[in-house]
Amino acid sequence: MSGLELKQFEGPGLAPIDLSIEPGECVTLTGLSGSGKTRLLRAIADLDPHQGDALVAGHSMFAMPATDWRRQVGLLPAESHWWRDQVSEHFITTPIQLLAELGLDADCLGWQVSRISSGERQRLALARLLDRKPAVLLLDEPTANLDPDNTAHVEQLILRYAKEHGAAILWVSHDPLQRKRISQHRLQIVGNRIAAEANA
Ligand SMILES: Nc1ncnc2c1ncn2[C@@H]1O[C@H](COP(=O)(O)OP(=O)(O)OP(=O)(O)O)[C@@H](O)[C@H]1O
Repeated sequence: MSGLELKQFEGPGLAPIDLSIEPGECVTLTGLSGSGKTRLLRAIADLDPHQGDALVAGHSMFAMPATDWRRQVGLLPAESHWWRDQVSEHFITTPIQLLAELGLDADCLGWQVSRISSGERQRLALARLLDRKPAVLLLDEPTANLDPDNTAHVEQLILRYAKEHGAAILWVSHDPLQRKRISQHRLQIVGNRIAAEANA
């Protein structure tokens, strides 16, 4: 079991925050376009500048090599990057069950990356991330390109993963109904501050 803690953590252009996300817990984050949500996720993943401390399972990011931190802290960007030609080349295992739960046939592992649709790409990027079993999920609008059925599948899969693996989730979503469905603990960026979401 892990959990994510931020201690006086500052993403680019944002005031410092203290935040604790328990193992298995999902916290949502919203805010106007350009308010700094993506950059905060990238800062926690150690990909953008930051100050203050972040800890997984009580271990500070400063006490481990950056590669170990990035292995434990899984970032799902809004637009995924694919660096090889074939889908299967991006997976460690052959995640048939995971793909089925995302409504994807195992055949898709043999597809060329260049042919996958934006919704397939989004689900495959999630499968690729979960395949690596991160202890923390930083999710940047993971259902933005999906229809309602696939959105429901993805929400259930992510929340079940969090429960089964004790993973902590920070989930960026612009959809107020989704935020209420998936989390009791909702945050928003207002100006440069992160606070409890109004009317949450
Ligand atoms: N590498 C960078 N250097 C400087 N500024 C940047 C950089 N990347 C993004 N920005 C700016 O930082 C601000 C926050 O960007 P960010 O992508 O975090 O917004 P966001 O809240 O995720 O927006 P959206 O909801 O539109 O995805 C924006 O004004 C953006 O132009």
